[in-house]
Amino acid sequence: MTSQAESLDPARIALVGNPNSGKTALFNALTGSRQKVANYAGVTVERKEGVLTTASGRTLRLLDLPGTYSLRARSPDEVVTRDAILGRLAGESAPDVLICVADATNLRLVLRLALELKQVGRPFVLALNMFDIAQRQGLRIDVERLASEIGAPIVTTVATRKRGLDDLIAQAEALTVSLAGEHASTWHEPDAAEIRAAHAEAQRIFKACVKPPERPDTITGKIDDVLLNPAAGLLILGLLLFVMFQAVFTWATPTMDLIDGGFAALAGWVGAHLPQGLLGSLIADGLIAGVGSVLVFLPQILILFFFILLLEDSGYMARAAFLMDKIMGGAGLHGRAFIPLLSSFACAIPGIMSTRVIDNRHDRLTTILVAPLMTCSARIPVYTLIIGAFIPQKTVWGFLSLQGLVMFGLYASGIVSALAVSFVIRRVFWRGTVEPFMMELPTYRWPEPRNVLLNLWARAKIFITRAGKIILPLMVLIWVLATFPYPPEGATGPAIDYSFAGILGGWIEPLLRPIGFNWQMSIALIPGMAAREVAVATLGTVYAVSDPDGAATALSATLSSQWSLASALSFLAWYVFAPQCAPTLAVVKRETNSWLWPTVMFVYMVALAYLAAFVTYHVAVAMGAG
Ligand SMILES: Nc1nc2c(ncn2[C@@H]2O[C@H](COP(=O)(O)OP(=O)(O)OP(=O)(O)O)[C@@H](O)[C@H]2O)c(=O)[nH]1
Ligand SMILES: [Mg+2]
Repeated sequence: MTSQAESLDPARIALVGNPNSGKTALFNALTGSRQKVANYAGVTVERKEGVLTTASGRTLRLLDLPGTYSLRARSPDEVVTRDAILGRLAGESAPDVLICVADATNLRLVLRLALELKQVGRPFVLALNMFDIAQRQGLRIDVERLASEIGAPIVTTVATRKRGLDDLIAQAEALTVSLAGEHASTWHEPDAAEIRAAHAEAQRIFKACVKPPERPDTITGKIDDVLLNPAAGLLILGLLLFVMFQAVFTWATPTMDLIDGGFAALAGWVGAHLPQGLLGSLIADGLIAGVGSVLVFLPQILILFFFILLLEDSGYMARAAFLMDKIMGGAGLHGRAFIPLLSSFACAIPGIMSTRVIDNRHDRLTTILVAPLMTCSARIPVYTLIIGAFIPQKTVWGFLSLQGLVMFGLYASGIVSALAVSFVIRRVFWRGTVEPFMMELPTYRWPEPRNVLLNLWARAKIFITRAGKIILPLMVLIWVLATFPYPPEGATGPAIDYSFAGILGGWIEPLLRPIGFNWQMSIALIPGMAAREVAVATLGTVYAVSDPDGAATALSATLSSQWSLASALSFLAWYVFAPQCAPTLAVVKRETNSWLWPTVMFVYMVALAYLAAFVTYHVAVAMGAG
């Protein structure tokens, strides 16, 4: 093969293996990518491609796939893997070589997969990953015998320490050269007898090649005796979540004050050094007041993710899913829905995508429909702004921050309503029992500091890029709408009332007056459809433009003087339920392949939001908060 032909069409290698065996960790180590790695099954739900250069200078394309136990795919993520391996994906041929990734400490199930891979007609190499743990446990594997039994070369690897990678790639590269001997796939859906036979064969090989560990992992069992205890376990889970939300509120305050001060100083500097006029107003009111009011929330978002990453990387997340199974099952949610719902605390979009691990279509749809009720991180700016402006900074019972408590309450309302809605969906759309939940519980591991830091960095980048790409241009637009046209000669009211924003807000406001929204709140909802936190930025800009003396007051101070407590609470209630995010609706359309479900989602969420805000507003007014 000439090097030119090769560069046009480099060989393709796919990583296949059981869930949580370290495929993505290998993929990242080999290609320098930063795909998500975590200690539970079902992290990867899409195919991802990367490029690597071998020691001999060849370019290879590497494919990371969702984990699976068999090519008899059940759930949508497993279908992706099966189709990629068999070359059934549109516009894509089967990979040239497979790397079967095995968790060396858990070989029983992967041997069945390896036997299936033999029928695919592509050469493969078996990577015995997590070999560090296998060695620590004193696990004895007869590697030579195993290689001859499965008819494939074996390489031991430690993906997280980049050990054995050169050897692995050298073996895989060698196999690409022998492609002349490639033959067609003989794989077919096995019948029951074939499945039993394969199972027995895998069992035989396992017994022949693997001796039980000398120092088996007993720690995981001991920890689980406590953490999986139905009473103590749930209590600890509740406590963990509670500490998490308290921390989000209290730890973040100093850093947030710092950032807030920074933006105020910047606005002051701009005010002093730029000539009063359009440009100064655009920069101070549009960019700094708008974008700055959102960027302030970065510390809170990072603290939340820090906790989630620790829970994910240690292996606790799968336990939490297990603990919640009973409660979720009572509400008609599948146990596997837990991790997608938990990911939705970051953002409903990855959460909805990770529902691909749920094989039953109805279970999956139920999860998708309630995922946006989980409080995504884009709601943090909205919640914090309003809470900061209206809820006093008090401690209750001596140690709990009242603001943190309200925040916890908002998160809890999201969770409780998700359970309630799923309960209703189960009765309205599809009855029937929820299938039993099975998920392998990973062994506990110390979180990998590098992994946690890289993930935090990735989160920070997403947040800041959103501020730059979505919020910034929108704020320029909002500033234009809030500034033009100028009020007519002899106008008496504030200038902004005559602007496009004021006129538009005036049109929408009657619709939202029953729930206590003023026109500024109403208008903030529209750009807030692009991303929820934009609503905060919009309020920042609209109030900065209408501020007559141009003094840089903190947005929260402005709000507490302009809104009644009842309106503020109503705004919070609205944001617990409102489908304030067009990208989420688009993903639901893509994942369900129909307009029906995004429509159902939009309608039920608007109805819930309006109802919740209406009740909140009127109850608050009745209690004297109007
Ligand atoms: N000690 C040790 N840990 C590893 C090794 N390889 C991966 N891990 C850890 O194992 C866990 C699972 O790794 P992933 O790369 O997400 O596994 P995956 O096979 O891609 O999982 P799915 O995408 O869910 O199928 C993570 O916590 C990794 O940090 C290894 O060689 N040694
Ligand atoms: Mg993965």
